[in-house]
Amino acid sequence: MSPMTAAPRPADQDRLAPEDRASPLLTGNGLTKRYGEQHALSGVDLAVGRAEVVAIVGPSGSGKTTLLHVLAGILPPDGGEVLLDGQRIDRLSERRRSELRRGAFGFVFQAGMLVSELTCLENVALPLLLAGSSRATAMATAESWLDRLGLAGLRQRRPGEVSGGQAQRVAIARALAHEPSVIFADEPTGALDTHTGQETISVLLDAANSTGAAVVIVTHDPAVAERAGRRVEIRDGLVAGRSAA
Ligand SMILES: Nc1ncnc2c1ncn2[C@@H]1O[C@H](COP(=O)(O)OP(=O)(O)OP(=O)(O)O)[C@@H](O)[C@H]1O
Repeated sequence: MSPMTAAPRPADQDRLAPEDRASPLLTGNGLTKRYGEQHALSGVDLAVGRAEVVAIVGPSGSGKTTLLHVLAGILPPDGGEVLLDGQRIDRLSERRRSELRRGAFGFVFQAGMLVSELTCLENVALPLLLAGSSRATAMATAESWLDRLGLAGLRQRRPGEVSGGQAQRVAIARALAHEPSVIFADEPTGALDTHTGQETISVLLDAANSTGAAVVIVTHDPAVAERAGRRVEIRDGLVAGRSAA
């Protein structure tokens, strides 16, 4: 990994492709967030280009997950703004933010967070059904994503009947099936051994690349951060460094 630059740049604009400098896909400007007296974000600027892969790194408690949740519309910021394709999304109603999360965003979490009562196939189909697809379309799309990720044999198994690495692949299929423009991944390899973690990141990045989705990954693992096109280091709720691959 190239060393983090000590002096933060005002924004990421200079790292983005020319077409993204004018309008990045996802932008956070001056983001602040407090939990009571605890300042989790103290003024973060971050821009993510189309199909870009950005890793958010930094010590435990520095604000990485909070930043991910604010960018993804899970948490509203206290200050600053979040724009998707130039449109403010931080001031939307909870209902509109929820619709946005189902349509434009996909999520991969550390422990998969699959619904244990549903089969792997139904887990992948679920976001499509929630986004309004017919059952037949949702099941067919889910089947094709499971096949694509080498999971055809697991369609009828429940999450408790597959390995951790397989469960993360199912979670990746679920995150991508509705072809979102941004995938948010929070410690996607945190529960996996090193080898399975690297395989899982490859599956995630290849799948995102095939649909043109941007990926924002929070990770403690330098080997995972290394796979991103750009790394942003968060310390004490502020951007402490940025580095390109
Ligand atoms: N729901 C909450 N209520 C109160 N404080 C919180 C809450 N969530 C996070 N915090 C605090 O906000 C700060 C940032 O937390 P956050 O989870 O964003 O950090 P992180 O960098 O993702 O940490 P980790 O790497 O350990 O997951 C921490 O001091 C944390 O204790």
